[in-house]
Amino acid sequence: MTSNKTKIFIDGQHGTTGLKIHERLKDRPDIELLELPMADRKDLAKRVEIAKAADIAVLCLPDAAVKELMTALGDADVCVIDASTAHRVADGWTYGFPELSKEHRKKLLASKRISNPGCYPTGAISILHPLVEAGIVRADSTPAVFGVSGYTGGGKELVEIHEKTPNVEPFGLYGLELTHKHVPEMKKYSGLSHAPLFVPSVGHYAQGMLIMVPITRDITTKATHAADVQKALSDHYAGEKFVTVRPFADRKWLERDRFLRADRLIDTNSMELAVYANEIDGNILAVASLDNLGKGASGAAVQVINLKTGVDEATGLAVAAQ
Ligand SMILES: NC(=O)C1=CN([C@@H]2O[C@H](COP(=O)(O)OP(=O)(O)OC[C@H]3O[C@@H](n4cnc5c(N)ncnc54)[C@H](OP(=O)(O)O)[C@@H]3O)[C@@H](O)[C@H]2O)C=CC1
Ligand SMILES: CC(=O)N[C@@H](CCC(=O)OP(=O)(O)O)C(=O)O
Repeated sequence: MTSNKTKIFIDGQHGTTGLKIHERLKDRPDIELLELPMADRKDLAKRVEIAKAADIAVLCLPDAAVKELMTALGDADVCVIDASTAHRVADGWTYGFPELSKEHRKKLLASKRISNPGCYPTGAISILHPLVEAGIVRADSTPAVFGVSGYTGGGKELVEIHEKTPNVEPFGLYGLELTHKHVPEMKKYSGLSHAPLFVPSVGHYAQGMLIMVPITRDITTKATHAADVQKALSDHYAGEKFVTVRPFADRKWLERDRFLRADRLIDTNSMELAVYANEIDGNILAVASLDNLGKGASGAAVQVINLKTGVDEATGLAVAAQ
């Protein structure tokens, strides 16, 4: 008797992103995980063979290892979800952010080559794409994007440094060449004609991130109020389960009524957008909160797996069973 479970192979299953995807899928009755023995985890021929036997292969590997595998896989019929940066702006690949638009969700359903978004771009694009589309942010402007991530964002190497180095930096800016590998996807899927200025940072905590986009007068098309920004975002994400927009000026979830915690949504696939403003000066700030390992990586991959396999995107349950 052949199984009607979806066969999934997670390449890089023991890494930071792969482990979390494994955790989310291992007890699912609708999924059969195909696994290689630990000793074979870097054997290209065996990885290709098992990927071809799968319905979906999720690649949680460094870019170079992804490119090598894809060269060997060629146009094999398996659906590939690539968590690396290798194909995010590549032709023939669909960006794995279903909330981009209704048409985009349909495109994802039809695609067998899907690139999982980067963690910072998930936040930046979620803010900029609807605002450019609504004609609030000018497509030819240069928005600034600032982000802070927990150290798991840097994979096993950065985890090891943060957990073993005495006097490791409590907080540090990086990407100061202003050429971070996430800039091309931020530009493309935000609908900008110019690269945004992006400065990431890492804090000495494990998981969770905040992405900040100032909506200043120099990037908007006309005089803009915070309520316009909040409405454009709310309209765009109406009905979405994973992206929610806080009511404007709602402070009730701020820690001690002041602090927006970076780790509030960890171990979830949720992302929250919030708009803050000083209406007298006309300055507006949009902020996205998410888990770098949730909606920023593993959760996003599982959401796409759910979309592709026809189960509920949020629960993984058969749609009729809810
Ligand atoms: N961490 C995060 O927040 C996010 C990560 N990503 C992306 O996901 C991908 C994985 O990242 P992450 O999980 O953080 O990285 P890790 O370094 O934690 O894990 C990478 C995994 O890939 C394995 N690996 C490396 N080279 C090969 C190879 N040639 N063949 C098979 N396996 C190999 C490693 O095995 P071993 O350890 O045994 O060498 C390890 O298990 C990267 O492309 C990263 O950019 C995307 C979004 C967010
Ligand atoms: C804190 C940290 O180092 N973060 C990673 C980004 C994590 C991520 O989104 O992964 P991708 O590499 O797949 O894009 C970085 O800035 O390179």
